[in-house]
Amino acid sequence: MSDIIKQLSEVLIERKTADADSSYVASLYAAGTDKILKKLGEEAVETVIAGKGGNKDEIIYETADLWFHSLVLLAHNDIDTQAVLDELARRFGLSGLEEKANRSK
Ligand SMILES: N=c1c2ncn([C@@H]3O[C@H](COP(=O)(O)OP(=O)(O)OP(=O)(O)O)[C@@H](O)[C@H]3O)c2ncn1[C@@H]1O[C@H](COP(=O)(O)O)[C@@H](O)[C@H]1O
Repeated sequence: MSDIIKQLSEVLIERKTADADSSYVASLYAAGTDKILKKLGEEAVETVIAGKGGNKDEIIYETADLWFHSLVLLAHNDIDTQAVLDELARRFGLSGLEEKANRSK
């Protein structure tokens, strides 16, 4: 796992016991699943808009927001980030069309 993803994932777990007044992440956990999903949706839309605009810096910035909020969703559900990396590794080298055909749903 990249160092920053690993370090950030560790901080996100630590924030589970943090005070919502002193931590953005803790405030998201306290607000609950719907708030986290709302932020994730917003960041997805902002990434789409950046992608349409074609400004590389904006695409990077919005993608970082999107990835960050995806990591928050994983942590909120007690899912180890490594599990997603393992899933990508499992798919690596498998054609997208083949992978889709193998999906059970
Ligand atoms: N990487 C991030 C990160 N990326 C984005 N954000 C926050 O995500 C939010 C993005 O949402 P918006 O742009 O809509 O900003 P907003 O208007 O403040 O959000 P709302 O009030 O609408 O919910 C901003 O508040 C950003 O500061 C992040 N907040 C935290 N981190 C990492 O998480 C760690 C823990 O953060 P705390 O829990 O705040 O200490 C930090 O040290 C960072 O490493």
